Amino acid sequence: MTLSSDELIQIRRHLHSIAELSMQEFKTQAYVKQIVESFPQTNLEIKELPDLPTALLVLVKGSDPIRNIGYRCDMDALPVTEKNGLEYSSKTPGVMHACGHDLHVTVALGILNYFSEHQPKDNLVFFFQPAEESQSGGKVAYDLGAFSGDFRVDEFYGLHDNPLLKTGVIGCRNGTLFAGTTEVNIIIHGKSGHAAYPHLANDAIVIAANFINQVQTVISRSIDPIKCGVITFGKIDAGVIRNVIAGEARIEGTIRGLTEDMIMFIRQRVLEIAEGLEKSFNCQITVEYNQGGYYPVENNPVLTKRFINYMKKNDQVVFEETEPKMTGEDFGYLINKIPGTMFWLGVESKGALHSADFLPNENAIQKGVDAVVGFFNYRMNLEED
Ligand SMILES: CC(=O)N[C@@H](CCC[C@H](N)C(=O)O)C(=O)O
Repeated sequence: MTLSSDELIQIRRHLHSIAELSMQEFKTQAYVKQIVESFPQTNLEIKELPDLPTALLVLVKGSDPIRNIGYRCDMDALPVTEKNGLEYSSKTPGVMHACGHDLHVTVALGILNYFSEHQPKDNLVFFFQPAEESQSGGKVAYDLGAFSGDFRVDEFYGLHDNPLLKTGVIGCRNGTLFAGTTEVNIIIHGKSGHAAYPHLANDAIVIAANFINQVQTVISRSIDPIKCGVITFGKIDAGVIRNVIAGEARIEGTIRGLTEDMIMFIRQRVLEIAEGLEKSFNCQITVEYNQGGYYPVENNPVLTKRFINYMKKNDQVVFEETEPKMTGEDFGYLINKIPGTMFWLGVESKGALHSADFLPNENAIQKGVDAVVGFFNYRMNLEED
């Protein structure tokens, strides 16, 4: 049975209410699987990954396949406490779909539903991915050999919702769409002590404050202003009580650049600043980097040109050429291994991505489904490769 727009919205709302963190998407995966199992099964095959239990792959067998086309959506939520006050707001304390992955999953289910009822010419491989926000579930799946045998993928597509684009607008560009990122943890080892005897301690909070201030000069004073870089520290932990000097501070952040060279340069400057502070404050600072799979999202020139041309010519789609953004995505890893195209779907939310009041316009769901179904039908029936 074809899912109506209203049914898709109900699915998105349920997914929204059961938001789960990276690698914990058990309820989400089970719900997605249950919906897929309600579709006609004639041409469907489901695959699970024992070593990545919250992932789900679904193959739709084509009638006369010459290629396998992949479609990926991510399923995890963020440690953000929702402030939308909706009937279907997240029921998981402190966890919210603040990046719209509930909507991504719903669009993927809408596309899959269509092709379960209208057999495609090529094979389609749907990848419901855990852990995009951290721990790079896409890389983990790829490294586990998820995309092999019948589930091989020759070209990969995936979308991200965009609160700054009007509802349903498709945005894309050839080349770099998103930045590459490296997660960074800084651990400052000072010496704790009595608040009244600072000279006998080594205050990790004061060192952390200096570190954070000095790092701001990397972007403002060390990189060519025409080029882009970001360093954001989103979390800091230090101290136990007001009158005990903190002996340790931990700062967690993310470093971003549109090229690997830029990221390596920023990483080096952060290390140098840490070394300088070790000397000036007579302390030890550990700097940990984890690149994971967050490569820059580099859209494949041939596939992306075809995708953009189709979207521009389609009267039902409003298309916008977009600028590169400093968002990260482990889809960058997948399309580094397999050619692919990532694009935006406009959802026109007042609240920004990763905010407690992020609230996408649900009318984008059907528009996203229709745009991708149309593109896949066009792509599969092209004579050229
Ligand atoms: C689309 C989006 O918001 N993605 C995340 C990816 C995070 C990558 C990694 N964990 C990091 O923090 O660098 C983003 O924050 O851009």
